[in-house]
Amino acid sequence: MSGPAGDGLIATIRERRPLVHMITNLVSMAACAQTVKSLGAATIFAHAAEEAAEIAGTADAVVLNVGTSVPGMDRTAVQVAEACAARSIPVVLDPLGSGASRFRSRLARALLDTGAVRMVSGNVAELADLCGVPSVIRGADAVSATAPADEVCMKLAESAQVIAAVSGRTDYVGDGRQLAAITNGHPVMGQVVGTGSARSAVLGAFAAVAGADMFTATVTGVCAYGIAGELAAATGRGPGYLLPEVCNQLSVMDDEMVATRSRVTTSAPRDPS
Ligand SMILES: Nc1ncnc2c1ncn2[C@@H]1O[C@H](COP(=O)(O)OP(=O)(O)OP(=O)(O)O)[C@@H](O)[C@H]1O
Ligand SMILES: Cc1ncsc1CCO
Repeated sequence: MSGPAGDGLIATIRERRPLVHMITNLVSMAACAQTVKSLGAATIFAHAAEEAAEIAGTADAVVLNVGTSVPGMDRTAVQVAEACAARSIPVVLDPLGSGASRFRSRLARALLDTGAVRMVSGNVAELADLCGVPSVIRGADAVSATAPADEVCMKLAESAQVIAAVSGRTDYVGDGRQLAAITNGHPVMGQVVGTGSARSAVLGAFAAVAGADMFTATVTGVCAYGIAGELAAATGRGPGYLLPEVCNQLSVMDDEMVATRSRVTTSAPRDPS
């Protein structure tokens, strides 16, 4: 790993303008679209069974967010994931509210079982639910998990063979061998609906240009988003203004800014034996 932004991923996003197809929740669709576009990627939403897999097949990455599944959307999401698995298109899963209902937990697990998911992005309770760690979630907000967030991160990464990205006061990114702890971000982000979903959307753009190193791309994406949140919060205008200002910050962010402002500690890879 050459470190956040050392590999020029933001410049690559601007150059290639990758297409990120999203099936996301009805609450934060516009925020997801605008954050991705502000960063420099292109996006399309397609939820209908008649077209979703076809559109996914034209994308450079797909984000599947289970936040407000409506009838039929669960089957469509699984079909999309299967299409992505067949074409090696990276899928980012946001298991929003996993653990809040049996339906959500089952759907998130079914999506993992397709083998298409390369990255899982969500809060500690959601990711704990996916790897069998007892957790409490209230609506979409994490209340607690019976293991610390860094352990949950590594456990899900190992058990599901994905890059796990846990959000919170400290964000963690793990691949089962290496773990990065990232302290960028601002507490006001936790008070704004949709900041987790928009983060997963942004991570979709990074997944699209990650190539073989999905771990580094995820770390860079989490840092970039946290930095945008910090700079947005520094305007002091309050939670209602935050996401539009995050978009403004992402639109002027470059790799050098991320390299300078990232606060990330990476632990040495574990011995695979
Ligand atoms: N106390 C905090 N300090 C710094 N950053 C924070 C804090 N709380 C949340 N964040 C940041 O806010 C973003 C969203 O994280 P959060 O854990 O609130 O997501 P979530 O619960 O999945 O969100 P949602 O379901 O509302 O979309 C992340 O980038 C995270 O780093
Ligand atoms: C509050 C809420 N409920 C389902 S999705 C959503 C938005 C979280 O991003």
